[in-house]
Order: sequence, then C-alpha cells, then structure tokens
Amino acid sequence: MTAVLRARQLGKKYRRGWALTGCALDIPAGHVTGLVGPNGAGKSTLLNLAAGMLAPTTGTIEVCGGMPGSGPAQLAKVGFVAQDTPTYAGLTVADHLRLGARLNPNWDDALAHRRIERLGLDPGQRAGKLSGGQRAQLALTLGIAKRPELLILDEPVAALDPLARREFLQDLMEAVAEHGLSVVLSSHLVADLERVCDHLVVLVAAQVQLAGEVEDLLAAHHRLSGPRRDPATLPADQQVISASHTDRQTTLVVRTEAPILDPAWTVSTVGLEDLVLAYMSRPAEAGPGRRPTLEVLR
Ligand SMILES: Nc1ncnc2c1ncn2[C@@H]1O[C@H](COP(=O)(O)OP(=O)(O)OP(=O)(O)O)[C@@H](O)[C@H]1O
Repeated sequence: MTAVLRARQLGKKYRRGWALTGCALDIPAGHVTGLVGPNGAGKSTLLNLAAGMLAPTTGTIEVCGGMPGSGPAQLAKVGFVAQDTPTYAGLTVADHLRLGARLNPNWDDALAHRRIERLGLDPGQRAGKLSGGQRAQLALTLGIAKRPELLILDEPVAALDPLARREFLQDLMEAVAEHGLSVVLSSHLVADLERVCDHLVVLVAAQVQLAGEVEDLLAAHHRLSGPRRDPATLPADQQVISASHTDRQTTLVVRTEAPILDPAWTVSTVGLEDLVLAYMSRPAEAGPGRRPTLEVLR
C-alpha cells in the first residue's frame, strides 16, 4: 500500500493538555478516507498537523512522502480546506480564482470557472457578502482546482444544503476516479461518509480507536444478542466494543476475525453508523487493543 499520510507516535499538546497522543496511521493513496469522532476528539488537530499548520509535540507525520508544509513543492501537493472555510472577505470570487491561479502550479482554471458557474456564484461578489454555504463552496472550489495529490477537508459539507452536499461529494469522487486524488475528510455526517469513503479512521479522546478499509471493518464487527450475560465471559478473541443489557437480554458489538459459534447468540451485521457509535461511546481509558465494556443499563 502506498501511504499518502503516515504518522508514528504522533502527539500534539496544547497548553491545557494533549489533543492527540500516540497516533499511528497509514492512510492509503487514491482513496477517500473519512475521519470521525466526537467533538474535541482531536480531528482538526490531526488534519492541521497533516496540512503543516501545526507542528507535532511528539512523533512524526509524513504526507505525500514529505514533511507537511516543508517547502513550495510540498505545499503544491497538499490542499487544505480548514473548518472555518477561510476566504478573503474583501476579495471577490473572481479575485480568489486569480489568486489561486497565481499561487498554485497545477491550478485547473477551467475546472474552477466551471464549478463557480454551476454553483451560480457571481464572480463579482465579495466573499464577505456570500452566505456561509456559498463561502464553503468557494473554498472547496479552490481546494479542488489546486489539483493537489492529497486534499484535506475539515468538515467540508457542514454548511452545505443536502443537495449541494451530495453534488460536492459526487465531485470529489469524480476527482478521485479521474485524477487519482487522495482525500481525507472529517465529518459528523456518517451517512455522507458511508456514501463516499472506502477507508475510515475513528478518533476518540485524542487516540485512534479504529482505522482501516470500511469493508474489512464492517466484516470484522458483529452484533450479538442473546440471554443476559457478562461480556467478560466471552472468548478472548472476541473484543467487546460496546455492551447494553436489559434484565434478560444482552446486546454486544464485538470485533473478531473468527466465526462466532456460540449458539446462544443471534448474530447480525453492523452498519457504519452503529460501528462508529459503538467506538464513540466507548470509555476513554478503553483504548485500542484492550478489552473494554460499555455497560448501558436500559
Ligand atoms: N488552538 C488550540 N489551543 C488550545 N487547545 C486547543 C486548540 N485547538 C484545539 N484545542 C483543544 O484540543 C482538543 C481537540 O480539539 P480539536 O479541534 O482537534 O477536536 P475536533 O475533533 O476537531 O472537534 P470538533 O468535532 O468539535 O471540531 C480539544 O480539547 C480542544 O479544546
């Protein structure tokens, strides 16, 4: 696998504490990778480290084979649209495209103009007078037209209406298919991620809890329901991610590569949203690789 992003022991500490710790990641090139996790989990911190906007406190991060933000050639390879979709309030839409053309060696001017026209944005309008969603569309257009190898998007669709969201994600998938673009995007909208991402990273409490190809992750997790039982009594190769109980029944989300043979369980598949929720509701100290249980008494 060619990694477009590789992190080892990556950590970032702000004054009030660690926003990211012990992060080891290999994100494959040519795919769309979704980054999910609760508020404050460290997603923006990770993306800002990848874009070279922040420097690591510990460990290393490499994107497109180089150190983030380390020079003009490296900067040209990586596009970054930050969470607040920054634009210059006093500049017009057309000014932004001119600036994009001047600053980016691989700039695709035809694509930028086509997109702006399709979105119905007035080239003469100042960015400060655009709606939040229109401003996000302008920032995303700049990111795509830059024609980077890796496009990093921090909650790119949060401000877009549902139709605009769908069309934008469609544009992204086309760019991946046509130009071999790699995308890493964070979002709270798991249904959107399900549509576009083939890889997933779940970040909770400053740590990577789960990472891999969506198909493999879904195949390795199962929902078990059956008579009430202490999750600690499960075989050691069945890692309990979440557990909920009624008086008589237990429902678990379990990770295992082996088949589940115990006839007491009714086994069903887990959808992406349930998988993400199971990891998000896991206690922080559970960490990857340990055998935690979230006991929810209904
Ligand atoms: N510039 C900063 N200075 C100090 N602390 C920060 C800074 N940026 C983020 N943090 C803290 O680091 C932690 C992780 O924040 P981060 O913005 O990376 O989370 P996030 O997963 O992107 O959250 P959200 O989903 O709400 O956008 C939080 O506890 C936050 O308060």
